Amino acid sequence: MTEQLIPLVQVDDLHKEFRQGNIATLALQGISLQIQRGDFVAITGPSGCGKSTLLNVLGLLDSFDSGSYQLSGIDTSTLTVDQRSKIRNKHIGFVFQSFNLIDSMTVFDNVALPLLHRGCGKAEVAEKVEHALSAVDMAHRSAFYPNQLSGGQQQRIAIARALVGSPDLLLVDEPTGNLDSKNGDAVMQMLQKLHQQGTTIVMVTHDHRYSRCASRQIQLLDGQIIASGQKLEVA
Ligand SMILES: Nc1ncnc2c1ncn2[C@@H]1O[C@H](COP(=O)(O)OP(=O)(O)OP(=O)(O)O)[C@@H](O)[C@H]1O
Repeated sequence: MTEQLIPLVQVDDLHKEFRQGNIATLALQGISLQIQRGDFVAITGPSGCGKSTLLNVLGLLDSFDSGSYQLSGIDTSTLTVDQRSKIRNKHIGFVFQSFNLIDSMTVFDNVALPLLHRGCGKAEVAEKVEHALSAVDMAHRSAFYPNQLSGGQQQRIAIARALVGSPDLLLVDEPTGNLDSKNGDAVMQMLQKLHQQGTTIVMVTHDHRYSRCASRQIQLLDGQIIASGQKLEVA
């Protein structure tokens, strides 16, 4: 994934339907978008408009029914389950609203997890974890457990875990949803810093104060993009 001329993400006319018994929900209805390396894109829109579905498709956590999704020039529809999970582990980092840290493991071990799945050696793991924790100003909490940290600190650890493998794409779903405004602001500042350092970020957020921190906003309604641009006026 080093091709600089190919967009990191190229999505064309993507459709996705969920079926629950007789009820069909058209979660994505013809989404087309491009994301370049170094972009910071915020996806906004009302509850149920398809934001998380789109993020899950971009993260290869979920499939789609029609259209195409090329990740760094690779047609994702041709990938096997094994290839998808390898690409996910190596090239995509995830940050969720609920942190998803493992309480019985130290901060260090939580952040190290993606590297262990890759079979990295001990010295490499130690160096990369330290680097990721320093990037989110949490190196001094390496031996702590998640429940000894504030919500904002836990989210920064989750960001370090997402970054530790140097992913090409960082996908962030409502990163401030469980945080008070002070901790939310600190997490957003962290994401902005990572963006300035070159990380490509796609972030779903309800909060328009934070979507304005991104370099581009995409507004969804009923599974469709209704507006896209650098500075959207929000109703
Ligand atoms: N696994 C599923 N089974 C059935 N329907 C689903 C499933 N996941 C999502 N949906 C439906 O698809 C639509 C889009 O859901 P999605 O979670 O993407 O919305 P969202 O914009 O992220 O919402 P929110 O802001 O509330 O998190 C919704 O109508 C939802 O009910």
